[in-house]
Amino acid sequence: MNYLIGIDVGTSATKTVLFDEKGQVVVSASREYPLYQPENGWAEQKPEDWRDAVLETISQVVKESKVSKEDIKGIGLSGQMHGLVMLDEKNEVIRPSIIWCDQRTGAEVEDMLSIMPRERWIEITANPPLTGWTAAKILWVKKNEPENYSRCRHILLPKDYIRFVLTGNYATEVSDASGMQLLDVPGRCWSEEVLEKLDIDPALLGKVYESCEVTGTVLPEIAGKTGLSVETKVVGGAGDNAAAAVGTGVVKDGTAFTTIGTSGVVFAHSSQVTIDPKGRVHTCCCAVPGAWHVMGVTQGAGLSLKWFKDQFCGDYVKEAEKEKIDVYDIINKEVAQVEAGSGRLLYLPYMMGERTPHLDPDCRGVFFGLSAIHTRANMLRAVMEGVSYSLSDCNDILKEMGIDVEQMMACGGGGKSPVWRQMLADMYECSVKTVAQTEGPALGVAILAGVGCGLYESVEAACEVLICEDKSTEPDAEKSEKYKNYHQLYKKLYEDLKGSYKILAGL
Ligand SMILES: Nc1ncnc2c1ncn2[C@@H]1O[C@H](COP(=O)(O)OP(=O)(O)O)[C@@H](O)[C@H]1O
Ligand SMILES: O=C(CO)[C@@H](O)[C@H](O)COP(=O)(O)O
Repeated sequence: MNYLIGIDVGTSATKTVLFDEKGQVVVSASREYPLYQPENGWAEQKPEDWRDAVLETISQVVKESKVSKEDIKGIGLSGQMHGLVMLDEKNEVIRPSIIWCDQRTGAEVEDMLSIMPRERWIEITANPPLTGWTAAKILWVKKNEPENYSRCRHILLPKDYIRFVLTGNYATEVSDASGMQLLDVPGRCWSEEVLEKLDIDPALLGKVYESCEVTGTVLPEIAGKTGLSVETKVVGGAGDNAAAAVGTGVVKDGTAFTTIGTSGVVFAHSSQVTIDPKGRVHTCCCAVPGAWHVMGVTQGAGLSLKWFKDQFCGDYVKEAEKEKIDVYDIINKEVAQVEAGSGRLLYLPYMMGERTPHLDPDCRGVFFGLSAIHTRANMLRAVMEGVSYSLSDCNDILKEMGIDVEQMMACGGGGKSPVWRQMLADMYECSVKTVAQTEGPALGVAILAGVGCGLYESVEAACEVLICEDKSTEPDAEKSEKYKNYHQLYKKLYEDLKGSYKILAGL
């Protein structure tokens, strides 16, 4: 039997899974690490934490599986998108990575728009300049930390730093590179025009591969540390959302998924380059060669629920530890007791600003309508509903763009919650399904590795055989009607507060 490893460098943790060639999980392991917020709206992580988590979890799965190292044919890498990793001439990490949800680059986005018109940015990179994307972060370091920038010899995305650790190669692949704002997205290659306009030396960037292509093999010292073979191939892999698409079988037109991880994403496959002229959703290359995807992003999805749990649910955390159960199971049970609408309580999930639909780095979270009658359970439900209104905004834009979604899957940590899936089904007014294989991005990139190593004929053919539907959640017409009224008010609240957010940011 042949085996494959999928590694997902998420925001909350790295998950490493060893699969057999039939897509069955043999062993999985994960390691959490901190998120640092040095200032309001900033977000950083240490690439060294990702590296340690990856090496430890690989060693664990190889050891526990007792599989012969020669049978582990390939590794696929997935990871949080947009993060900036800078290495010096000795390949040391220069500064902590400024990650996807960091909002410090408002001024740099303005600079980018003054260098080149918004329309041209969209023509080349398929997206307008965005605060969370890598190009604006590079400009921020250049302007604010010139010494760090002058020492920089290599610029990598989070999972591509892991590729460097494993193989010694500086490389990326089209899906993740799309989120750097330096790629010609229709052409699937670096844009010379953009690099020249931003004065970024192309030598800083790695080679761009397609997601299934082999980018190297495991270095002898890493093989020694982890128990892998030096013959094991590392393929391009994908950004976490493009990887989750493969892992949920979203690889053809008409298919889409909603993921609730730290961020929330509504993602639809597209065989054409389809662009929102207003730039509210992103268009990127997908992991399937010759195809793209469109995705709307909620910055603070699972992040909002985790924040609330960490700040206000210490007793649930203790209870879960004592009973050896998942704290989110307690939360889901509480939330299921509260009626739709949370008893006239709304939550705006803008803890880290918002991308879709507002593209506003300055907005922040709000509970609206708090009354002395409300309990913590009302607030928890309001958090989940607020995130779902935001995801619904993403879904509405895809519809407005004429993207026909026949099948909506759910995945990510929050996708495991029946009550959260019900909210999505009610608001989207369509069935929301899960797949039996719950590893999402890790399975997606293991499949890409299998294609790259010649075990599967194509991504689509592998998904056909390996991925099967599991549960289906149907919309409840009464709740759908109720949510429509709440959603209208939810949208109005942002409009009413827009000006006040700017004042808050200036205080
Ligand atoms: N059983 C659950 N029910 C509801 N939400 C959950 C559950 N498990 C995890 N979550 C949410 O999902 C988030 C983690 O999702 P995950 O996909 O693992 O994140 P990431 O890829 O960003 O590391 C948590 O922060 C939490 O908000
Ligand atoms: O910024 C985006 C997509 O544009 C995020 O989806 C990141 O890729 C982080 O993902 P998670 O940690 O939430 O999985």
